Amino acid sequence: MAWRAALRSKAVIPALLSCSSHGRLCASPTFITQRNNSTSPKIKVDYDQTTGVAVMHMQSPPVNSLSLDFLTELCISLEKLEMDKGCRGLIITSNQPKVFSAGLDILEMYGKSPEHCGEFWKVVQEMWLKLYGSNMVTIAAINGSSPAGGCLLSLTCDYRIMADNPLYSIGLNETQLGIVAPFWFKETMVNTVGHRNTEVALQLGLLYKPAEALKIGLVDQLVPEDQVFSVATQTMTKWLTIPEHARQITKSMMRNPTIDKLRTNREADIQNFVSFITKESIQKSLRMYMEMLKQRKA
Ligand SMILES: CC/C=C\C/C=C\C/C=C\CCC/C=C/C(=O)SCCNC(=O)CCNC(=O)[C@H](O)C(C)(C)COP(=O)(O)OP(=O)(O)OC[C@H]1O[C@@H](n2cnc3c(N)ncnc32)[C@H](O)[C@@H]1OP(=O)(O)O
Repeated sequence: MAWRAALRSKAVIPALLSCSSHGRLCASPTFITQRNNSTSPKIKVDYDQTTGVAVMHMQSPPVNSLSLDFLTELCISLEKLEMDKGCRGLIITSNQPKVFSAGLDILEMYGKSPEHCGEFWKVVQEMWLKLYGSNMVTIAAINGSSPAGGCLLSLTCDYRIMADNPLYSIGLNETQLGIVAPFWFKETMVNTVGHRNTEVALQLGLLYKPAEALKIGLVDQLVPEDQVFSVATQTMTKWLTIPEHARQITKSMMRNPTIDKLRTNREADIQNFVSFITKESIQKSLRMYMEMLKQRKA
């Protein structure tokens, strides 16, 4: 697709990168935003110009796995919203039943060439840089399970509201797949729940039920499932009353040390990922995990 090719072209990527944390000051004309509601196959964005709040509905069946195409689309949508001065808040939620996001699409990392894995990892980084460094107020309305990359997506937001349903779980469970959360996943979690909670959670690959997630601060609020979205909207209204420049500078102060670490090491991080994920032993672990998922279903 043209937009996907555009995103990956060398001419466009630097423009996208340059706007991750200060999008309104350095907006590139590449994606001058359309201000009306837009739809796309994997993500639907509803933008209400009167409130300045956009809602991203993830709608990629069956489980909103974060594929290369999904993440590319997410990055483009974010870029457009970030460049729109009127857009001050973003709520991310899922249109799929029972699942917020199943995390990175395992099929993007299994049986793929090093080039493909590198391209995939670059867009995973891009998604994180854009969301963690967003100038907008970002709220995750977590209306389903949210393992691994799904948890990371939630953690990049400023506030997390989760459905109080014990069937759902959230956490960075990478070690259960035989893989390792990279330093920026780890630091995003440390910045949220502290070093000790992260150390235990990451080593054991823990997936927390909502009540446990609330207890360690992995989510900020639990609400009945049918109220997740309305509470997210109310919370957004409250956050938007804070003077914008003061809130944004504070957010940057809290997050920039972690962001800068990845930004200055992107290429090395990609090389590290590619050499790790393409190892035969790691590929075997991924295959076994996918088989386990299928057996669990049967
Ligand atoms: C020295 C080294 C140092 C550092 C390391 C260097 C680099 C880092 C290296 C690696 C880092 C990688 C980081 C990875 C992050 C990730 O996000 S990995 C993905 C982890 N995700 C999961 O574990 C979730 C797995 N899925 C589930 O648990 C469940 O599907 C669900 C709870 C989300 C939903 O349950 P159900 O509604 O019951 O749905 P099903 O389980 O039946 O699934 C339907 C369908 O979807 C397929 N699927 C599920 N998840 C994924 C996925 N993540 N990717 C791809 N496909 C997925 C599932 O297999 C089913 O398929 P079908 O059987 O219908 O074909």
